[in-house]
Amino acid sequence: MAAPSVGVLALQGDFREHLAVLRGLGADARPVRRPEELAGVDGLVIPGGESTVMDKLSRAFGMAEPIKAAIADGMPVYGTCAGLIMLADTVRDRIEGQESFGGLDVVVRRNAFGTQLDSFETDLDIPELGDAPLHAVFIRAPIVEELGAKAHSLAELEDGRVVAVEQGNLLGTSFHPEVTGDTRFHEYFLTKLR
Ligand SMILES: NC(=O)CC[C@H](N)C(=O)O
Repeated sequence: MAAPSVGVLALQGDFREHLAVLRGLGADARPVRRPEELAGVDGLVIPGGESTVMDKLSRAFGMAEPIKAAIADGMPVYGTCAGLIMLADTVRDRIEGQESFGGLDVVVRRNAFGTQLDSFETDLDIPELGDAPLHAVFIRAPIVEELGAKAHSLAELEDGRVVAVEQGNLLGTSFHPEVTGDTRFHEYFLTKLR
């Protein structure tokens, strides 16, 4: 069977790291910048970066509507950090006019850890990924403040705040599995493509 083709939205952010992880797992991973490229992939990763910029560029490049349509059509999509913000139905602490693609029935807050604690690392228990804890890197990260009925939590911090969610074919993490060398989240996402 041919390897599944996975697009990584490559308008802005750390898309190269995602492409490298996915290729390391044997996936046919391709940067996606244009609607024709989106049409040729079986799933999409939305990287970390800056959601305000990703929003503006995706609208300017005519990608916002095709991505919304792909999500509505059931395409597997995984968003990390800014990518999670782009997938959220509701975004708090947006800048004026900022839009998301939506699809994930959650409310997220941008930059939820404030300026005092911009970045941190911690280990998370994620039963879906096995017994070993997952080392998670948070960089100016959002938090999932509310989970709608359609979405469920995959991981929480010790204080109970939700940092990973799943809803059918959609996955979102506040943190950046593409920078740690632990590929289990990407493997988990790829199982949705077969
Ligand atoms: N590491 C990240 O992706 C940061 C997200 C960024 N703070 C935003 O609002 O988009």
